Amino acid sequence: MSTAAIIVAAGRGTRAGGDLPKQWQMLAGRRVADWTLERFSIPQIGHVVLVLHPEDREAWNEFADKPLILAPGGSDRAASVRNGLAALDGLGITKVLIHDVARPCVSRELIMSVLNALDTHRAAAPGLPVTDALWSGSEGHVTGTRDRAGLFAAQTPQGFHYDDIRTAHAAHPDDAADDVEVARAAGISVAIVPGEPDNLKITRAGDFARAERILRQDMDVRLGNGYDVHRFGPGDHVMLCGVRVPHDRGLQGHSDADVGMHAVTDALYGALAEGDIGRHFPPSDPQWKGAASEIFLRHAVDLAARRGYTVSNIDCTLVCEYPKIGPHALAMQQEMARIMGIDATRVSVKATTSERLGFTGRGEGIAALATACLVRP
Ligand SMILES: Nc1ccn([C@@H]2O[C@H](COP(=O)(O)OP(=O)(O)OP(=O)(O)O)[C@@H](O)[C@H]2O)c(=O)n1
Ligand SMILES: C[C@](O)(CO)[C@H](O)COP(=O)(O)O
Repeated sequence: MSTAAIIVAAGRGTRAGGDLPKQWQMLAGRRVADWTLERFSIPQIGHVVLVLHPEDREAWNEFADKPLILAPGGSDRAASVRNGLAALDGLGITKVLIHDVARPCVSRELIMSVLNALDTHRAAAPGLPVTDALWSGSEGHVTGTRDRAGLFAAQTPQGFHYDDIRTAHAAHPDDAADDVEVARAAGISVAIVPGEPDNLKITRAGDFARAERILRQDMDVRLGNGYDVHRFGPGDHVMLCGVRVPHDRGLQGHSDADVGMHAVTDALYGALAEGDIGRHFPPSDPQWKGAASEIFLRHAVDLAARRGYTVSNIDCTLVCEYPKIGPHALAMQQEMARIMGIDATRVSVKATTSERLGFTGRGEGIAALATACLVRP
């Protein structure tokens, strides 16, 4: 993928105050930087460069094993951008978006609008027309009024063709208000796309409360359900919710036939509107023959995490006459909680018989139903 984003996060946030630079402070349950990075986690962007201050050692360690390119910050914003651009050399990047980590409320729509504008323009950036009257002032008094016609408040992400902005920054060693200034100094015309009032830059302490309000409006809760059936065949145990349960028959299936874990996994995919296990792990693919169902469950949880969702809770019901589930239910809850990386109190496993009715009542197989709740804070 030849499109990249550079998130500049090497500032010290002196105007915002606090014990940590603003990008590492909490905002609506996560750090500012986590929100910003999540916004750029979209299939249209193949590489994300995170520019970090050399002294932010914890961040360097934390992000080292994430799918990010890390680059060291410079003494001013422009120097940090130059280092971010250099980190993309040789990767065949054609388009690049440059964004302040301090703008965590940027919408995916705005990101796409800047990106799409690059199909027809050499450069594009969001701007908000100035609506307030503009004064000049001195010593606490208004000294004049300025014409606001044709003035815009500049936002990020600012988008460029990679070679253009790499060359422009190389020729502009000084600091700049933004990358648009650098591009224009190199003779590149920059199209204005409509900015968003909510895309504020956290600059002073009071900005956190406004950003928090915006992000909380964006909170999302999703439910999904899953249902699965496997038939009995020869064997001496069944795998249920990750636990090996001794039984005089086994369950048949392409993978380990863990009917409970399959229902839970499908409930997670359902909450994400991402189809079912068969879409992600086709039964026609021999590599999944006999596979441990843990692989499927972990994939669904990772997919949710990439979209900013965490698993709030899971409820799974197994339907069978035998084996008896009660003695194993706690182990099943604990095992699925381990795989999903959540507390066991958020996982429920229970069972019912079907009063000897139907295929489960006749002992021909086991059915499982599950509900999953995902939350994006
Ligand atoms: N040497 C620098 C300076 C700034 N930035 C980044 O540029 C963006 C916009 O800068 P600003 O809001 O001014 O952030 P800070 O420099 O951190 O704030 P302050 O000026 O209050 O210290 C921020 O995402 C900031 O992390 C950077 O990567 N490297
Ligand atoms: C690039 C920018 O976000 C455009 O509004 C802004 O100029 C960077 O922040 P700073 O406060 O001017 O350093």
